[in-house]
Amino acid sequence: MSDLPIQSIKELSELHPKPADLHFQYGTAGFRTLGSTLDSVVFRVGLLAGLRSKKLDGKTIGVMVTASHNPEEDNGVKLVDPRGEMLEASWETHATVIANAPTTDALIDALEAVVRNAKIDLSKPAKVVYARDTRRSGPALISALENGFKALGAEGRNAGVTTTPILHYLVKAINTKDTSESYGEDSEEGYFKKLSQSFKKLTAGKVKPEPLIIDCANGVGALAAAKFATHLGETLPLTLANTAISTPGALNNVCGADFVKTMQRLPSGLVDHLKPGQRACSLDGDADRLMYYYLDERGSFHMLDGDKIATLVAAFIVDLVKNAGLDSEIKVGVVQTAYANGASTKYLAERLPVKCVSTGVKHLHHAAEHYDIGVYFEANGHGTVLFSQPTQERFANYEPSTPAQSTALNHLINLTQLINQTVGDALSDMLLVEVVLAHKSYTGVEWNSLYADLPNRLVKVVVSNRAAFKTEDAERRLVSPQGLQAKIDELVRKYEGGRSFVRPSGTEDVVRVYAEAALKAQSDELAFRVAGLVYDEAGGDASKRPKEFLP
Ligand SMILES: CC(=O)N[C@H]1[C@@H](OP(=O)(O)O)O[C@H](CO)[C@@H](O)[C@@H]1O
Ligand SMILES: [Mg+2]
Repeated sequence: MSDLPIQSIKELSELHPKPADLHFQYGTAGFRTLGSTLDSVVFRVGLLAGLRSKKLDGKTIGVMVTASHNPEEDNGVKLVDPRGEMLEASWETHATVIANAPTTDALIDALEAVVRNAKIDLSKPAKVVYARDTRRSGPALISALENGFKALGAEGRNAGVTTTPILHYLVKAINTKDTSESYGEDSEEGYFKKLSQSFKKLTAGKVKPEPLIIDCANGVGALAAAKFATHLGETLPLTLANTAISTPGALNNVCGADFVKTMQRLPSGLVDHLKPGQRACSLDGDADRLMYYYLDERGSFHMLDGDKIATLVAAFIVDLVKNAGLDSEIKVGVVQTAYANGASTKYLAERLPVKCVSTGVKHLHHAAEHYDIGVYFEANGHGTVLFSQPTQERFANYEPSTPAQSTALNHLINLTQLINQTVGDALSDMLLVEVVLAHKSYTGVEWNSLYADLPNRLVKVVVSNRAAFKTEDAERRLVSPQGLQAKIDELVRKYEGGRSFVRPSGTEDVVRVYAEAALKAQSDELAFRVAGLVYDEAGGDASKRPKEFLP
């Protein structure tokens, strides 16, 4: 066992002092806060990434510097494990401890504790691949990260400015290179080639689609979408909007997938361009979330969110498995959260197994791994499809008995190539949606008519202590504060098609209330009544009670 290079860690750590008054938390999306406060955190993540790689025998770890759909001033950093997945949960705690060590000496102690507790052999090599989005705080944070690698003697590979899902792809491609499970060429170019080629195979002979407009949120998705446009050419004409990546203040501003989902209206930049019936979609600031939409003949906006995508894709895959003659052995399942629209859950549950898990992509991802083919999407448009290794092997050795079975099997194999199975990937998901629409000859209208969304409403309640709110049953029921769930149940019973649940947010200091009901006015009323209950129960100041919260 060798030792930590204490001298070099000390020297470089002095260049990245921790702000005394701030506490950092490795949360659902890694560390995420004002970009100007993250210098020490990112330096230390560089150290931790090196240790994580050593722990895993020198496998390559990923680091992504992004704050996704957050405002432009924010930034963030998260680690990616060797198979392209999110960092193992136990290391989130290490990350938080290391980020908060007040001094360089305390940092060294914290690092030594991690080395001891995780039994890390420091003589192993350390390799990290890293990237950032287009935020202006990015370059300085990347320098801090590189100092972290330098301090530990880790080997870094800079993947430049790219999307979060491409970084996840790279991590997996690097770690599976020259193995039987090779994920593809370990370069951005390899990613574009892999996805475009499978898209072309899947849409060969189909009618050439109308141009698709992509709202790139003025973020890094604009760069990746432009590369796809070149690779895809006429097979999928793309019109890019909101591509102003260098304009200060433009990122995610009145555009992007989160804006569209929250505001349920067109993003800026599309308002005068979208023709009735034309398909458009929005990416978020790091291109891992996707929202589709269209305007009808009267100019009304219709949104096709993560639930609609899950439904479209799951139904398509179920059909392919059946047509390939594999339905008796390969089971397709869907994973959602409580925020999934009740109408989507009903539609899906009539056709295949559906599981509900706690909010946060890692929960969905892990649950989806339990199916032969697991489809998971959050309503906000983050999701993907996972094909288990045995399923992929079965595809490879299966012998179809009819030409129709053979065609379906080939489509399934090409889907395993088209879909970024490491993480939700807006552009890969977009290609997937386009494949299904082409196969089904669906327009947005037909896709949207698979089921009608139940009207719903999401409300934030600011409370003094959101930790007092504890849930069970995949966050669908409150166990504390005591008695509150019974009151919610009593209210919900009064509304036709009513459903409501309350949970503390994992990313904001609020409690979220979700409600749906058969009619829009009722879903709003139910949400505001439950919000009122929550506010009062949490001891909210009566004089500051938001006026929309009903008694
Ligand atoms: C209602 C909602 O959209 N919640 C989001 C939000 O989580 P909260 O724990 O609800 O703050 O951020 C998560 C991370 O991006 C995302 O996974 C999740 O879907
Ligand atoms: Mg994102």
